[in-house]
Amino acid sequence: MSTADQRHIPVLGPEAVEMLAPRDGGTYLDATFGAGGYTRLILQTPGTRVLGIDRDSTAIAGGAGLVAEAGGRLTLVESRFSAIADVCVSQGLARIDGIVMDVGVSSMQLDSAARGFSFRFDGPLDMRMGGAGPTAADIVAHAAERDLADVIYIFGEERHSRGVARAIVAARKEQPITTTRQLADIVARVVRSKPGDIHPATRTFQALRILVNEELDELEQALSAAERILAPGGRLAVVSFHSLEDRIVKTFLAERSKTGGGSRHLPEIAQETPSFHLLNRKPVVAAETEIEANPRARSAKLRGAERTAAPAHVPPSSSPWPRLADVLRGG
Ligand SMILES: C[S@@+](CC[C@H](N)C(=O)[O-])C[C@H]1O[C@@H](n2cnc3c(N)ncnc32)[C@H](O)[C@@H]1O
Repeated sequence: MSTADQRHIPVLGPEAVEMLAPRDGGTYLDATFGAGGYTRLILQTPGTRVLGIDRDSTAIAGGAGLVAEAGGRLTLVESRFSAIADVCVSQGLARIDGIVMDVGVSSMQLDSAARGFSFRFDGPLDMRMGGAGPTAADIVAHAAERDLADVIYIFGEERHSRGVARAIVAARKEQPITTTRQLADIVARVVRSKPGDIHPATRTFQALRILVNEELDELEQALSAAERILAPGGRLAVVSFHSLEDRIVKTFLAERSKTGGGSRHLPEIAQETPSFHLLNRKPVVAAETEIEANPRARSAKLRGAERTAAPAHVPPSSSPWPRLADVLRGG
């Protein structure tokens, strides 16, 4: 077992893989390889092949041992999961029987001070899951106060977003904000917390992480790509960790599995047939025993669906979320 395996406890792994129902000879995509916990479970079914994807090069490097153990049944590719369709083409995969996604950050990422995800350690204000692109420090340095407030409100669901944004802009005039500790202290002066509450900087850190990694756009694009590449009868299982992510998964699957109810003003031909059947209406959540062993499991929700033979729907061309490039342009 590698160090990575020891540090990331997969959440809802058996439940997600059971939903995927891997079969001998099937090809599966683990879109969030991480420490390979889900991939290991899929590979337990003899004759399965797995394509593992992660945007974090350290996760891909950490999987080398598992690739060797799997004897040709596992391939790992460093990529964003929004690009799964292209990755399948480049790997020559014509048929995908199941896709599993365990979105968000891994414990290895959260627990590494140098990655800058957590206010629990002092480190550079980075937060990138992959190595490229702007960091959280870039956003905090350049975003306009109004954009910062919107991002912290929308992605962090932080009620005190305006106060936090004001405090960040005032502080950066004094000196650059480059470390997690600096930012956590600035937020803690604005967001008061009572004993037992979550850390006052939790929501602001979540918001910046989501923006830096364009997490919600990534998820929406990956779900659409999954719809395009899954074979009929193929299954999609998604584990999410906060309400914004779960809402995206729930809405996507509800829309794609809707039967009838199309607009009576549209001609019959324009009404789309369901491209998925839901496997569960209520999300699967972790058992108390799993939550006791791994508190991260508390907010996890698993939803799954099976692909029908209907054509994929046309995804909306624009995204409703604040855009990283726009926010960085500042004001
Ligand atoms: C919660 S961990 C997955 C853990 C994994 N299921 C396991 O059992 O070890 C999430 C992983 O997904 C990766 N990830 C998150 N968003 C991604 C994206 N948009 N594209 C590719 N990988 C992503 C992260 O880098 C992280 O390694």
